[in-house]
Amino acid sequence: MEPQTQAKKSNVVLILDYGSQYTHLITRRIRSLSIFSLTINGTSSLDTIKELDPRVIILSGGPHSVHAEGAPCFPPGFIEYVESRGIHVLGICYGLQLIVQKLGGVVKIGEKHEYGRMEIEVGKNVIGGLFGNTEIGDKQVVWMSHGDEAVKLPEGFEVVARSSQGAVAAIENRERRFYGLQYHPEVTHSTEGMKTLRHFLFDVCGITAGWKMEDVLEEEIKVIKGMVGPEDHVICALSGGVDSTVAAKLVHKAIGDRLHCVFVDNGLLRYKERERVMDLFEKRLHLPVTCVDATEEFLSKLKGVTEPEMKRKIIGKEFINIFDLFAHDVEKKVGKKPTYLVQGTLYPDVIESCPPPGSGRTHSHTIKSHHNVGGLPKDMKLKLIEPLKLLFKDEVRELGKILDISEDFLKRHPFPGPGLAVRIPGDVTAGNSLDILRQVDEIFIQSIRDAKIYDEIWQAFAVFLPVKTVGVQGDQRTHSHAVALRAVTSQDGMTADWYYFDFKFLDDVSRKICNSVRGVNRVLLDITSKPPSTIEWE
Ligand SMILES: Nc1ncnc2c1ncn2[C@@H]1O[C@H](COP(=O)(O)OP(=O)(O)OP(=O)(O)O)[C@@H](O)[C@H]1O
Ligand SMILES: O=c1[nH]c(=O)c2[nH+]cn([C@@H]3O[C@H](COP(=O)(O)O)[C@@H](O)[C@H]3O)c2[nH]1
Ligand SMILES: NC(=O)CC[C@H](N)C(=O)O
Ligand SMILES: [Mg+2]
Repeated sequence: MEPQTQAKKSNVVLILDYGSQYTHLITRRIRSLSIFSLTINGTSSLDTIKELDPRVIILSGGPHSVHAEGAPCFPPGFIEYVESRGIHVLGICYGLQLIVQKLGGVVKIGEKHEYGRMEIEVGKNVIGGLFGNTEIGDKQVVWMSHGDEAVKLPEGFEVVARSSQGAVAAIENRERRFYGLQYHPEVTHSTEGMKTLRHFLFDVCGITAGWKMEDVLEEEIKVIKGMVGPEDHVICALSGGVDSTVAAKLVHKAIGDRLHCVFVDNGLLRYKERERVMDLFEKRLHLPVTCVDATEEFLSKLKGVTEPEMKRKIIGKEFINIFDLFAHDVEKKVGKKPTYLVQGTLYPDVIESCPPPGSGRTHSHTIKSHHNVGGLPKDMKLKLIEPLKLLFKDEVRELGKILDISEDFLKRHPFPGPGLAVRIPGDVTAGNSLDILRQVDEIFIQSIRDAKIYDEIWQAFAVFLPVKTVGVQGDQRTHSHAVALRAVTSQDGMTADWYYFDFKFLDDVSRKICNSVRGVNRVLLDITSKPPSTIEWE
């Protein structure tokens, strides 16, 4: 991963990822302390680590066993490097086991495995140690998830906490600046976890807080100004979603009207979405946007296509065609070919696209081909500007606030590029399915807003089912469509649970839909989590 200037500032906490399901959480917890933290693959080269110039390095947990062949490890020369630079190293779970093994101790399969809630007792409370702060309780409830155990510590290390089963829970070698926690301080179930991390980073490592979104903004603007020449033009595909809007607003601040945004109406948008989005961009966000009506292009190519992946590929390709044409239009207008393309890529996208070896972590990209502007044709020769590449969604929302984007916009649920096409199984152009779905979706979302639960839900939408069932409406037999409602809670869309509506709400919505949308006589609720389902239906 290309280090950005933010990371070059001193006080960087670098996390080496060995595949723990909690690695993101460590990063987020540390950032919540206003400390800049970033994660890279645990087997990255020493040069990559040196380039980032970290003050502290955290080795994450992971599914492997350090004593098994091929277990991932930090690069050769790592120990010498951290010791020569006085860098503090904290190993968490697998990370602790790595430290123990690589410095001459022994890690074996434990007699008893420890999974879940566990009590530990802090034995030694010295100044400069992991627990050397009176605010941290001696008896703690922590979250464990391990089967291996450190049975012999390297020379100079001592045990500073043990589990109620007697296993090693925390170790340190203050002189050499190596520390280890066998449990996960980053999960909320570990009652003193956050206090321990805070104490470790501020008191033990001497880091100073000061990483603020205002600084990120200022720096990104500086970087973009430095990258884009004074005569260069830049294009940005704007979806009306949070990520591309924040990215566009930021780049616009840096280069003004040399930024050319395009919003594509692909005929797969929601009810009045085009009008709403354009109105928002022009009147409230003051962003120069060109709206391209490509309804005909998209829908004609989708006609008769029922296979989900095929639909996605057609849509992805058509987007690219439109962006390509737009770049040519800009060239005609300003007399210069645009050199850069702005994308709203977020940090989880970056981490997920380069998972550590053997982590078993998969990305939904392998399940469906998400539409992505990254697949632009090579001959466009556009270079990328990805100002949000190191941020999580909640941080992007914070940045959006600083950029004067209204909060209700920033809380918008995500909406996928392929739009309603992935919410109509089968041929999207058959009958008036798009029209029916728009009406149902609008009623559902409006009801959610009226019930003031929009912000509790990560994403909500309706699905049109290409199935007709028999109903009775106004004493008449109907043979109409069924629709499904889907609402989920999630952190990042990688996993999700269905949202528990109350029955009264569901009853009202179902009635409203059947009473006002012609062609629908049955409403279903999707009660599957992800996995086993995905959020979208296709
Ligand atoms: N209708 C559209 N017109 C132009 N670009 C689009 C359109 N739909 C999607 N895109 C492009 O595809 C990218 C990926 O879409 P994605 O939905 O992941 O992000 P977003 O729309 O910016 O934010 P959010 O996740 O909040 O919806 C967008 O950032 C944008 O560049
Ligand atoms: O821009 C996008 N282009 C796509 O092709 C795409 N497919 C799914 N999504 C969104 O990603 C999240 C996870 O969706 P799934 O569980 O259906 O994979 C959910 O938020 C989906 O809405 C997409 N976003
Ligand atoms: N959560 C972890 O890091 C586990 C480490 C190692 N795989 C164990 O079972 O002990
Ligand atoms: Mg979107």
